[in-house]
Amino acid sequence: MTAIQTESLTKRFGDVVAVSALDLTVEEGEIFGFLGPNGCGKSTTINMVLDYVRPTDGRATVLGYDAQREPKAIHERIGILPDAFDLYGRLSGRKHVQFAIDSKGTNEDVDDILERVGLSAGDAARPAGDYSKGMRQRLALGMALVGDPELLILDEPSSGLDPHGVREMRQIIQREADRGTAVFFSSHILSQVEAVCDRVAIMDEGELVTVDTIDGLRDAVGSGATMELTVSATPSVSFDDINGVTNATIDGTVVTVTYTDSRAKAKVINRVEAAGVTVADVTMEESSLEDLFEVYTNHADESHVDAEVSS
Ligand SMILES: Nc1ncnc2c1ncn2[C@@H]1O[C@H](COP(=O)(O)OP(=O)(O)OP(=O)(O)O)[C@@H](O)[C@H]1O
Repeated sequence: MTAIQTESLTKRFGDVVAVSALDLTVEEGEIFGFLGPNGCGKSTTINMVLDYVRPTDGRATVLGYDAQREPKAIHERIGILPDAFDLYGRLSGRKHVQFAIDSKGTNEDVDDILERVGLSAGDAARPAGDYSKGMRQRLALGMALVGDPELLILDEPSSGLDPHGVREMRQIIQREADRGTAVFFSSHILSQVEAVCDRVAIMDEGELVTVDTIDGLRDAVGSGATMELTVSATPSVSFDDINGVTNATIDGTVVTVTYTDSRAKAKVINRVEAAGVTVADVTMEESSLEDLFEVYTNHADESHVDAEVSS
């Protein structure tokens, strides 16, 4: 069964098309990153999937249930970390989790939930009003985990967190996914998405620009990766005919090759060595998701996109 499926899902606010004919499928058990610049329609999509906002057109199903007709069945089976959430300042973290357990009518162990989100017994005893941003996020996520949801929907789970908090949140998400929970989360923190997601969707101005694995995005964009060889002497070679090589420069004893097919690497090294030159060192750098994101969403300068794609 699919975790989330949207068909032509559309939301207009007056003249603003917040989400335009979105077709998206999130599979059971996968970690799915939902990316895009501010105002591209991420929260509106999540709000339609959760039936907080009614679509102008199209439909969404969550775990096979219709988002508009069966929201109760959906909310019983999923965990949500909303973009903005309220905690009761005077209530302890422990009481918050207990409240979530009582509301859902489950008999889970509070300590187990606290441990899963890394809140110590000492912290859990303190009033939530005293919590740091990271502790607040972890507590809210803990409450979302109550009821052993099949799907977690997290709207910007790492917003406002420092790098340490971001890493912790990533580890928690990974652990929950390892338990078989599908995770759908929106984020601006691209490195986080890159490290944890099976697939990502990139939105721009309400439209879905692409859905793929990180590797798939790299291949599609063609920005690929760069390999730098330090060699014993300037080789007299050309790499033009090697499949997957998109650019190559030879500057004295440094050979720099950009490629989109990883099988090109060995062929390049073999060619240099066949020219009687020893390869002393090899370094490789993959294009980051940050670069890919730029390629997909930087429409301020369309020539930039073309240049990246064809480079
Ligand atoms: N209630 C609303 N009334 C009018 N316009 C809205 C409303 N909610 C969202 N919009 C508009 O819809 C578009 C998409 O907004 P949305 O909040 O979904 O983007 P987002 O990708 O979640 O942005 P961010 O990353 O900044 O949270 C924006 O142009 C926004 O101004």
